[in-house]
Parts: sequence; C-alpha cells; structure tokens
Amino acid sequence: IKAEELNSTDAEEVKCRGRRQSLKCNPDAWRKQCKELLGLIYEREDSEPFRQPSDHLSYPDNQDVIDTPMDFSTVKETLEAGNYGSPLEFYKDVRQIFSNSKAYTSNKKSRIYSMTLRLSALFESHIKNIISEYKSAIQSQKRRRPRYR
Ligand SMILES: COCCNC(=O)N1CCN(C(=O)c2ccco2)CC1
Repeated sequence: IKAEELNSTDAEEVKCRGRRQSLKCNPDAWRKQCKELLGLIYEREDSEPFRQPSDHLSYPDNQDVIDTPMDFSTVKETLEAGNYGSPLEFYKDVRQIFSNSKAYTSNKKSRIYSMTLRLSALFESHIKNIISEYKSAIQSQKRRRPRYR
C-alpha cells in the first residue's frame, strides 16, 4: 500500500504507532507532566497555605463553608498512587483548592486569596496543554472504523 493511499486516520495511527513514547501519542504522558506541574506549584511560596489540609481550628467557619476540602498534598498522594484516571480528574481537584479559598475568603483582597489567584494563573497556563495533548493522544488511539483482526 502506498503512503498516499492511507486515509488520515490510518496515517495518524501509523505515525503514532511509530512514536508511541513521544509526548504527542503517549496517552500516559500526562501523569509525568502533572507531577512536574505540581513540582512547580510546590516551588512557589504562594502554595504554602495549601500544601496541607486547612486546620479548621484557626479558621472555624471553614468547616461549614467548605464541603469538599482539598489541598496539594492530597492531590500529590492521589496522583502518585495512580488514582487519577485522567488529567481532567487532577484538574478538578486542583481547582477545588482554589474555589475553596475563594468561597472561604471574606474579602477579595485577602492575602491568602491573592496567593491562589497567582497560583491558579500559573496552573491554568500549564494544564491546558497537558489536557489537549491527552485528548489528541486518545483521539489518535481511537479506531474511527472497526478493524477485522
Ligand atoms: C499553613 O497552612 C495551614 C493549612 N492552611 C490553612 O489553614 N488555610 C489555607 C486555606 N485557607 C484559605 O484559603 C483562606 C482564604 C482566606 C483566608 O484563608 C484557610 C487557611
């Protein structure tokens, strides 16, 4: 069969089969990328208040305002245990950290809340590529038409 006879799906699959380990086609590359992104977040002093579950004692009203507590150590453990099935689940938990802080803070000028704004800008700038590469790797894996094996 000549290369030009391959349709786009086959060409994509052939390309991916050859380059399985490369970022573009490896549907598991996102785990490593998310670990690296977490490393970046931990390097930032801004992440300090969010590396451990917030201690309710010093923030009593945290209890009722926050129905899904989340923090980066929990996210890190879940990722390292292989308990995220996709970067979208990772994304959901990290965004929970930021939304908890927003729900919790009384004024938008609070120092802790401003830390989440900087952190989420950093996070969003990296996570969207991880998710789009994951989605295209999945796409190029899907057989768009049945194969007779
Ligand atoms: C040293 O870190 C201990 C664990 N963290 C913690 O207690 N926190 C972090 C979460 N949090 C807020 O997002 C917030 C918004 C406005 C005021 O606080 C409440 C305080």
